[in-house]
Amino acid sequence: MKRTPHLLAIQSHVVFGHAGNSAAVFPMQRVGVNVWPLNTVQFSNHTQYGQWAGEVLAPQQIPELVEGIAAIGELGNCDAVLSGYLGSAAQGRAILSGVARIKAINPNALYLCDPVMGHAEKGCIVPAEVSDFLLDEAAAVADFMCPNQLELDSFSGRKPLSLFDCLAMARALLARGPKAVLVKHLDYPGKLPDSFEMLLVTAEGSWHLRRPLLAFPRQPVGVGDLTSGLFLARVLLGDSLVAAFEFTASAVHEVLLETQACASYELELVRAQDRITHPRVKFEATAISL
Ligand SMILES: Nc1ncnc2c1ncn2[C@@H]1O[C@H](COP(=O)(O)OP(=O)(O)O)[C@@H](O)[C@H]1O
Ligand SMILES: Cc1ncc(COP(=O)(O)O)c(C=O)c1O
Ligand SMILES: [Mg+2]
Repeated sequence: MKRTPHLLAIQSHVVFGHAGNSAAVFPMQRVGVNVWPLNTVQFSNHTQYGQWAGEVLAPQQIPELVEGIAAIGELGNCDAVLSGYLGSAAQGRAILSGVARIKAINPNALYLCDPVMGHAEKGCIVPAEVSDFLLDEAAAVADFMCPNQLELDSFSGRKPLSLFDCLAMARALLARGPKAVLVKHLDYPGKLPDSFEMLLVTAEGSWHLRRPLLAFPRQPVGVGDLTSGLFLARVLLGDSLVAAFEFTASAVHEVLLETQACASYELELVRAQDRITHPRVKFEATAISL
């Protein structure tokens, strides 16, 4: 029987609704991965509501929890680490030390970093020290980086002029060390207004994917977290990077269709669960080059 992969997911938890681990854990489990959720913050709700209660996890808790798993002899079973929203740069450094600890026991373990930097227009703010940490330290260690366009702009220090410019920017990020860069959400001059586009860049090539842009009265939150989680889960389950990319786009689209049909602000993950595992519409990526 094929072994079920294990994934340590280090990101935020919200009590109500879906962001961070609260968006990614259930879908990753539903597609067949054992998830070890380690919550960097526990907030009442995601920050786009403009108010929330709760606390950031003390950074030293991260290595302590990782050591606790090592102490029961299970750390070597960890196949991958995923990190998302960070409460502080110190938390980020604690995650990198956890990644180093896991890779020392299991050199095949993968690290996916979703460099959550926030959207000024969405009101999601992360401290400047977190952005600096992601640029200067995390990119050098991560196997996969999954920025959205704003995060890619921040890595590059500029906005793109075209799709090919986005590709050049993603390639520059790839050159900092990751095996793959997944741009979860492209935005560039000339992009078709009714399309939602993504990019996958690896050492082997680059692929572009287009799916319909759905209309929402308020943009749903947690889509990026769902995207990076499903991508890593499918890679662990044995998909090629391109197959994982296509599956992820299709499954996330199904969740957004269900969310739109329910006129819900929060992602309808429970209602969409069967559509996540078996997306009805399959989007195909197209190879592109500079
Ligand atoms: N097909 C779609 N139609 C409309 N909006 C979408 C679609 N897919 C994603 N979005 C929205 O686009 C925004 C950007 O998503 P993205 O950059 O991938 O992640 P993040 O959630 O990290 O911001 C999000 O607000 C998300 O809700
Ligand atoms: C607590 C928390 N975690 C994570 C996120 C990231 O969500 P997204 O996937 O939309 O980038 C947000 C966004 O507001 C948040 O408030
Ligand atoms: Mg995000």
